[in-house]
Amino acid sequence: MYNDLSNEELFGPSDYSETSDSESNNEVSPCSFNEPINNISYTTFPSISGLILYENLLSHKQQNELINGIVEANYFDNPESNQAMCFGTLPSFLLNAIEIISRVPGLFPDEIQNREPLFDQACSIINLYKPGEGIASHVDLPRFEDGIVVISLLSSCVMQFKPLSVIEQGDDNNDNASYYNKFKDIQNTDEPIPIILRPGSVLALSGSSRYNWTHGIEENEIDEAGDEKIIRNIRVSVTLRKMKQDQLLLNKDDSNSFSLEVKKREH
Ligand SMILES: O=C(O)CCC(=O)C(=O)O
Ligand SMILES: [Fe+2]
Repeated sequence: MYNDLSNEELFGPSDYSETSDSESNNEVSPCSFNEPINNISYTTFPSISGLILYENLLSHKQQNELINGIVEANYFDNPESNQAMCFGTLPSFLLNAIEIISRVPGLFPDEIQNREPLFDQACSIINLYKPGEGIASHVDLPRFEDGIVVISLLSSCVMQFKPLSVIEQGDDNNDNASYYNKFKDIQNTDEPIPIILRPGSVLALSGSSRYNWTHGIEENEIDEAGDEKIIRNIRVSVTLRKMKQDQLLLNKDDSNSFSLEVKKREH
C-alpha cells in the first residue's frame, strides 16, 4: 500500500513549522515505547477551546508498528472498504497505541484524563483515505463520552473545524445516518479553521471542540493552508473514544472476543 514512499514521506519530517491561529510551545521530543513521556510539543487553538494538537508524538517506530499492524490485519482488502470499526479486545498494535496516548499528560481536563479506562476498546475506528477522499463535517455521536483522539498516519491533510450555531447544538438523536446527515445542510458563514494533521500527530478533542464544532476533511487531492501546499497521499487515521456507560450495556454481548465491522464510510 505504501511501498514506494520514503521514510520521510511515510512518517513526516522530524520538525515542523507552526500554523497560524495557534499557540505552540517549542520543545519537540518524541516519546518511545518504554520511556516516560517528557517535553511533548503541543499546539492549542485559542478560538477552539479543548482542542490540542500534539505533533510528532509517535516516533517513526511507533507509526511503523501501527501501520504494519493495520496492513497485516487486512482490514482494507476489499477496495470498497475504507472504515474499520473494532469491537472487543483489540489487537496488540492498537492496545500499544492506547497505552502510549493514555500516558500523555494534559491531553484532556483532569476529570476525563483520570477516568478508567481512558478509551474503550469497543469504539476504535480506523479510517483509510485514498488521495482525494475525505470525511464530511460532523460532530462525533453523542453516544461517545467527551474526550476523543485522532492519530494520523502516513500522509498529511487539512482538517476543517466549523463552529455550530446554538440551534444545532444539543441534538441527542443517536441514530447514525440522521445524526451525520443533519450536518450536511448547515449553512455556516463562519470561516472554517484549518488544522494540518501530519503523520505521527495526535489530535485531542474535548469540551467545546468536541461538542460545539464540526470537524471534517474535504475531498481534495491538494490542501492549501496558509503558505503550505499539501499533496495528499494515502492516509490512515485511528480514532479512540469511550462509549457512554448506558450505551456500553446496550451493546454488550456475552464475550470479550474481538470482532470487526469493515465498510465504506457513509459520510
Ligand atoms: O480521519 C480523521 O482524521 C478523522 C476521523 C473522524 O473524525 C472520526 O472517526 O470520527
Ligand atoms: Fe469525528
